[in-house]
Amino acid sequence: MALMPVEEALALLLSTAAPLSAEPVALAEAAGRVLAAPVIARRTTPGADVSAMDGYAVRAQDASSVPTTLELIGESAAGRPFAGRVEPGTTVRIFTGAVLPEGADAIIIQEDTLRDGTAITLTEAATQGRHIRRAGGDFAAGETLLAPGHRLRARDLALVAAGDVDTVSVVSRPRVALLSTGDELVRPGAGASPHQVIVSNLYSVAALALAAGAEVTDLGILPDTMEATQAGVRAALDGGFDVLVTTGGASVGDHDLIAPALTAQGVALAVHKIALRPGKPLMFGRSAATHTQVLGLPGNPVSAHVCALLFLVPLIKALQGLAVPARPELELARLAVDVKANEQRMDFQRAEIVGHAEGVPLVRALQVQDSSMLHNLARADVLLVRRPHAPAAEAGEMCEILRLED
Ligand SMILES: Nc1nc2c(c(=O)[nH]1)N[C@H]1C(S)=C(S)[C@@H](COP(=O)(O)OP(=O)(O)OC[C@H]3O[C@@H](n4cnc5c(N)ncnc54)[C@H](O)[C@@H]3O)O[C@H]1N2
Ligand code: MOO
Repeated sequence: MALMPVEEALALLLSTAAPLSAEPVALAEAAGRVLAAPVIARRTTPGADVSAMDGYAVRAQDASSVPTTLELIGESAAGRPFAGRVEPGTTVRIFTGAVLPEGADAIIIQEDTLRDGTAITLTEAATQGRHIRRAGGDFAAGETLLAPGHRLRARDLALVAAGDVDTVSVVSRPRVALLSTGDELVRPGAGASPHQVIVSNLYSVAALALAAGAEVTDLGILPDTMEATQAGVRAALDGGFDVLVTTGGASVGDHDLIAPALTAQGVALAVHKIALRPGKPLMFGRSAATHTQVLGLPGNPVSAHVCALLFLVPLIKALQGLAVPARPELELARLAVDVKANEQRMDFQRAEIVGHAEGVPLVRALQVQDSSMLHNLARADVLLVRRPHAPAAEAGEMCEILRLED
């Protein structure tokens, strides 16, 4: 059976992902959130002409040739402007960020002066406008500082605050529920027997979702019965989540119940099985009743991680209104060793960066690519990507990689 190509599946998933509703948040809570509306400056910054240095505010024409001596008539400090005016032959002591007094049009830095009481001797000539930050030089009131769809980074928060904006309108965080399935699964630290398996997926998938901007709820582990699986899915769909992620039970074994349980609960599966290695049994669809997006990840931990990177992370971003490319974001690299021809599935092999050649990383796939093996997922720097039916390639040839998170 022909499997759906990864890029087609991703485009299909993203085509159903409209941004969620907006909500106001205080600036202190806004890091990492995505703007739903533009941020408009409420004030002009700087609010007045100010000094960029500690020194003396002068009239440039009084200080065109040096040395010359001016009379000190006052002080302008940040937050405490000088009330008077710099008349010919006078100067005002000024500090960084302080308002330029009326009459002055240049700053002489204090290193270029000698002081004797109120007699200030300038040893460096003034240039008009020197060391002055003009009002509005950063931005003006009414200016758009940031556009919708922008994810607020640390430096953006300073800009928003400087614009005198204390609350921003952001897209709601996608609420993502995680449902693990499998009789064999137990939590870490719970004393697993050899026949049991630790529910490791949960932690990597949750962390990826969280980093992408989601609010994550762990709905626990379901046993492998149709009744329990359906009840778990139903409760999850009724829970008001935007996205339900299941792990395990996605394949064709007797205990793989997710697809029939989802279908029985009204989730129309748009995709089930894609041309991806690892991650072939990936499925997704949408609940007709609740509109919850449902992503069924394979149980193998590496498959689940790769599917979460390729599908869940873009979905969470798209739900926040971020621009997401409808194909995996691959980078160029070079092969450190020869690779074999690929078959029909797009292959994401755990790989190490072993050096750099002509400005791009030189990558080598790890020996073991079994999708249950987590140690070499943690060890890998990138995933070496092999397109469906890619021919064999030799060391030194260009290749594509997908970055794993730092
Ligand atoms: N006859 C076939 N068998 C399999 C096929 C196939 O096409 N035909 N596909 C294989 C592929 S590819 C994958 S991937 C796996 C995925 O299967 P499931 O999604 O049904 O996963 P499970 O059978 O439930 O579990 C597989 C494996 O992963 C462990 N597991 C499950 N959940 C977790 C978790 N949350 N954390 C850590 N480990 C987990 C589970 O114990 C199993 O060892 O199917 C192949 N089989
Ligand atoms: O492709 Mo499965 O996803 O072999 O692990």
